Amino acid sequence: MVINTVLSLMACNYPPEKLTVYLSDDGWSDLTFYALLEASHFSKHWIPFCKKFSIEPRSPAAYFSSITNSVDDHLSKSKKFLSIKKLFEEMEHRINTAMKLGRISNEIKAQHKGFSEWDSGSSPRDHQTIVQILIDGRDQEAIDIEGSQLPSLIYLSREKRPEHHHNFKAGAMNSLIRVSANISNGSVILNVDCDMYSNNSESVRDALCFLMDEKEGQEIAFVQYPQCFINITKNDIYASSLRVEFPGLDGYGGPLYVGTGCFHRRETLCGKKYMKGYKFEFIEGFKRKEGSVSELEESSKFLANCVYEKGTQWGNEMGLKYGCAVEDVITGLAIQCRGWKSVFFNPTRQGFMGLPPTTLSQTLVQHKRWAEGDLQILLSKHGPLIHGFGKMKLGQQMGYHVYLLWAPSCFVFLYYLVVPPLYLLNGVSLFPKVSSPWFLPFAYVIVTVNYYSMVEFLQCGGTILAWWNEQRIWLFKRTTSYLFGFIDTIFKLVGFSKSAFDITVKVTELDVSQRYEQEIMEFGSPSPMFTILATLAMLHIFSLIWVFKWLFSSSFKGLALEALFLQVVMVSVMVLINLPVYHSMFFRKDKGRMPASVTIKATLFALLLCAMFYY
Ligand SMILES: O=c1ccn([C@@H]2O[C@H](COP(=O)(O)OP(=O)(O)O[C@H]3O[C@H](CO)[C@@H](O)[C@H](O)[C@H]3O)[C@@H](O)[C@H]2O)c(=O)[nH]1
Ligand SMILES: [Mn+2]
Repeated sequence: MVINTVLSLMACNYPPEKLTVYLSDDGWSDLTFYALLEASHFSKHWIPFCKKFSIEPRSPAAYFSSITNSVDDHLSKSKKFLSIKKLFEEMEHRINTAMKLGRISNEIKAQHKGFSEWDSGSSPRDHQTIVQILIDGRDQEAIDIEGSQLPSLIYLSREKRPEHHHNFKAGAMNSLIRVSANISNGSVILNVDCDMYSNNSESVRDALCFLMDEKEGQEIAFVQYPQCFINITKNDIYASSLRVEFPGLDGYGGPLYVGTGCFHRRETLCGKKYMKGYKFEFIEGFKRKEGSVSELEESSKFLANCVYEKGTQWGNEMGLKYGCAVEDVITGLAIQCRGWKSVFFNPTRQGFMGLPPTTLSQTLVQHKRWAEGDLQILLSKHGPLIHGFGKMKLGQQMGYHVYLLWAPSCFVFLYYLVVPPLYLLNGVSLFPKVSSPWFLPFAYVIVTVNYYSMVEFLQCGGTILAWWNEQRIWLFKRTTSYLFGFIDTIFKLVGFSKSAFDITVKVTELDVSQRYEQEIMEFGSPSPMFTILATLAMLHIFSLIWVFKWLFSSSFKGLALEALFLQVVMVSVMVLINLPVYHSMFFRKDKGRMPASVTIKATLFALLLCAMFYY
């Protein structure tokens, strides 16, 4: 995947002599280095091919798979196409062979001096910095098969030592910022996650249009593209498409920085404050550094060493901020608090595409990290209300809080999910009667909120079923991810545990991905999150069964139903929302069903709750 990220960016429509692509490898893997070396060779064929035929997307894997989907493309029959496809497949094959072998053969090692770097380190958590310039764009001989200049390509694996905290992605980004300043010092930095690729070769130029705009460009710090995903199923069972996101915030000073698909000015990322009359020195800002490849490599190394940041503002006022699970959001917020604006740009041909989480637990874990990070910001002195006071628009501050309040909102939802069904058991009414005028505000809020969210969702191109699925995932996230996110943040605050970056898993097994394609929800492993979901689901079904029993019993009074109407509706809707959970608990036989241990535990918990309440 990462090779496709790199190649799609190298092939973008921008003068290659002004383009430098850096790959940060926090995994310290010679296999990644080898793949990048292969990509550097392949780029000599790939870039001219892309430019000649103006193809999109320029990630080879994405391009070739899009072609097989539409066979009648005349280009696909041409000789050039077949030969480049063959080259790509051969490269893939060589990389896969090396991956299967699990190490780099001596034959390959002889291809590049860089492999010797892996002789001295000991493990991904304990090794020296590696900087390797694979393509030096200044070199007259760094040309593709048509004789055009190639963009520079650089591999970086920053130093890691067990006694130094590496600060996850923020640490990696800060090393990249310094190393790139030493080698190419471009004034605009694009940051793309390793699981994404550039889907639109014009993105660089488009973003520069905003940053260089004579009237308003001066105050813009970054241009954020939305996170778009390939491989989303028709009705998006895990609601990963993030369909309805930032257009609203854009009107209030700009969207959040979400860590990928984002163009930053180098200066603003390094702590520069906005001042009126600021002029962006674009041309002069760009000067390639002097020095031979090995000199540049040597001088870059210490910039990516563990001790470099000691006693500096890096991780604080400089670069991405440390200590927050959403380093991107807190960094973007700090930039906006320094007076800068940002821009949300969502062209028809999407800018960047990535992989969404494809199982329920991946989704829930990812959201736990986000909710946790957002709560950390809320509780910190960098929060938009206090720190952003007077620097941000009220609408923007409120926009941030939609995210920052994710974690604490879990309690509201837990309350509404636990208390009404329990009270239903002994017939206690919690909401106004249908005939009472106080019923109207409730009905109004319920109807408009859902109607509005559905219309907005459909306008953004979703299906009704996808909207329904999204409601379910919201419910799941609120009762599990946000709850755990809240608890973890509070524990960290009082010093019980340390922060971690739970990386979103990208490799899945075949049967798991088949179930994903068929939109069957994946449970599979026993997790406390699933126990909560299943317990709530059981609670609702018990409550509903109780209602039925009571409806058909002799003591039934129509009047009581009027008083309990809203509760009955709520419980029924929850049972409908939870259908996939019941299905996974009682009807499925595949490996992705709810583990029996969870089913038993949940049923017992739910029964216990009901019993406690009923007696
Ligand atoms: O120690 C680390 C951990 C992560 N990463 C990189 O960080 C990126 C994002 O990680 P991923 O596992 O893909 O997380 P996601 O949940 O998909 O990330 C989303 O959420 C993050 C904040 O939580 C943002 O930083 C990301 O840009 C955004 O895509 C990847 O390129 C990783 O290689 C590192 O370089 N070093
Ligand atoms: Mn990701």
